[in-house]
Amino acid sequence: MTEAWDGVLVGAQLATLDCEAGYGVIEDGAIGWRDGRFTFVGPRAALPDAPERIADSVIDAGGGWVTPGLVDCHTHLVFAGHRAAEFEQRLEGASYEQIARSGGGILSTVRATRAADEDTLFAQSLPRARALLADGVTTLEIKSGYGLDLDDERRMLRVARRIGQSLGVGVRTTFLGAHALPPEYANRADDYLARVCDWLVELHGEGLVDAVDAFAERIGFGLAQTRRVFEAARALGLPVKLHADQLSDGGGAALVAEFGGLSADHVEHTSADGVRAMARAGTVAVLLPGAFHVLRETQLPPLHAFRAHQVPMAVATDCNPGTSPLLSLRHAMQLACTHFRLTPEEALRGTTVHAARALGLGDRGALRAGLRADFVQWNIDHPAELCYWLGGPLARAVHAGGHRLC
Ligand SMILES: N=CN[C@@H](CCC(=O)O)C(=O)O
Ligand SMILES: [Zn+2]
Repeated sequence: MTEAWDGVLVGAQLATLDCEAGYGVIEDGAIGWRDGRFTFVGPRAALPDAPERIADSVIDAGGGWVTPGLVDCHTHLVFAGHRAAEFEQRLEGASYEQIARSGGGILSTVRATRAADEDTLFAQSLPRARALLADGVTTLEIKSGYGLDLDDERRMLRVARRIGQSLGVGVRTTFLGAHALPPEYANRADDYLARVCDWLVELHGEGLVDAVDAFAERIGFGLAQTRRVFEAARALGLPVKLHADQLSDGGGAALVAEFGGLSADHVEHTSADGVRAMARAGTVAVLLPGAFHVLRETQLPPLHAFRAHQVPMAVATDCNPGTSPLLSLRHAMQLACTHFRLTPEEALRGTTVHAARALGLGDRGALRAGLRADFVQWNIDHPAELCYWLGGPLARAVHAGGHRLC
C-alpha cells in the first residue's frame, strides 16, 4: 500500500479546467482524494499503485466525463413566496422598473420574507438549493437583501448557512442590505444606509457575512451611497461585489473595481471605462443571462471588450423570485451561450474557475491536486453537451469535499 486515500476514481475523461485555454482534458484519467482534497489528478497510468491498493473506495467512471463541481456565484435563493403575478404583469407590458416603483418587485418579496419564520424560510429555500445541486453545483453564493432590517437580514443569512450545513455543500453568504429602500425609510435613504453599515458590523461579528453587495441602479442606490457601504465593508476587511449597470450605465463597474471588488454583476450597460477599470483591478464580470432572458432585455454585456481586456467572465443563475426564477446553473450556461454567444468552453470556465474567483475562493473551481475534492460525473459524450441540453438529468453523481451529495 503506497498511501491511504479516502477514494479514487478511474477510467474517466477529465475536463480539469486547469489550464489557460481549452478544457484541460486528460484521457483515461484518475482522481484521488483524502480529507476532502484532491491528492491526485492525472492519467490513470501515473497512479502510484493499483487503485484498490490506494483507497478503500474505488469508482470506475466507465469512460464518462468528470468536471470540477460547478460554482453558482450569484443567487438570492433564500426568500419566501413567489412573484408569478408580476411575471404576468410584465407579459402584459409592465416593466420591471415600473413594478418596482409602484411598490412591487423586491419589496413584494421583502413583505413575504419578513412574514416567514426561520423554519418556513428554510423549508421554502432548501428545495431550490437541492435543485441546483442535482444539476452539478457544489458551491453556491446566497445573498440576503429581502429582510432590510437587522433581524430579517440575520434570519436570511442564518438560513443560508443552515442550507450549507444540511446539504454538505459550500455556501458563501453575501450581505445585501443595500438591495432596496424599505418603506419605513421612504425618502430617508441616508438614514437607512447608516443602519445598513451598523448591521454589517453586527452580522459580521456573528460570523454570518463573507462578502458585501449593493444594488447600484436608478431604482436602487446611487454611487455615493454605494461607496458608503463599500467603505464600511473595507473597514471590516470584507470583500465587495456589486449589482452594476444592469438597467443603465451608472458607473457601478468602475466603482466596485476601485474597491478591488471581487465582481461586477449583470454589467449589460457597462462602459468601456468600466471594463478597463475591471481589467486593472482583476474584477470578474458575472454574467446573469437568466435575468436578461426573463426581462427580455436587448442590451448585451460588452463581451468583446471583456475578452479583449481579459476580464474573466463568470456565469451564474441569479436565482431570485423576480428577474430570474432559475434553478439550474447548466440552464444559465445554455442561456449564456444562446443570448451572449459565449462558447461552451467559456461557459464551463465561467461556472468553475472564474465563478470560484468571483467568490474569492482559490481552493476550488478546477481538478488539481490540493484543491477541494468537488467533482461531477456526467452522462455526456462531450463537455459542450453541458450547454446544449435544456434541462434533463445529466449529472450522474455529484461530490463535494470527496462526499457524494447526490
Ligand atoms: N437587480 C437586483 N436584484 C436581483 C433581482 C431581485 C428581485 O427582483 O427580487 C437581480 O439580481 O436581478
Ligand atoms: Zn442579483
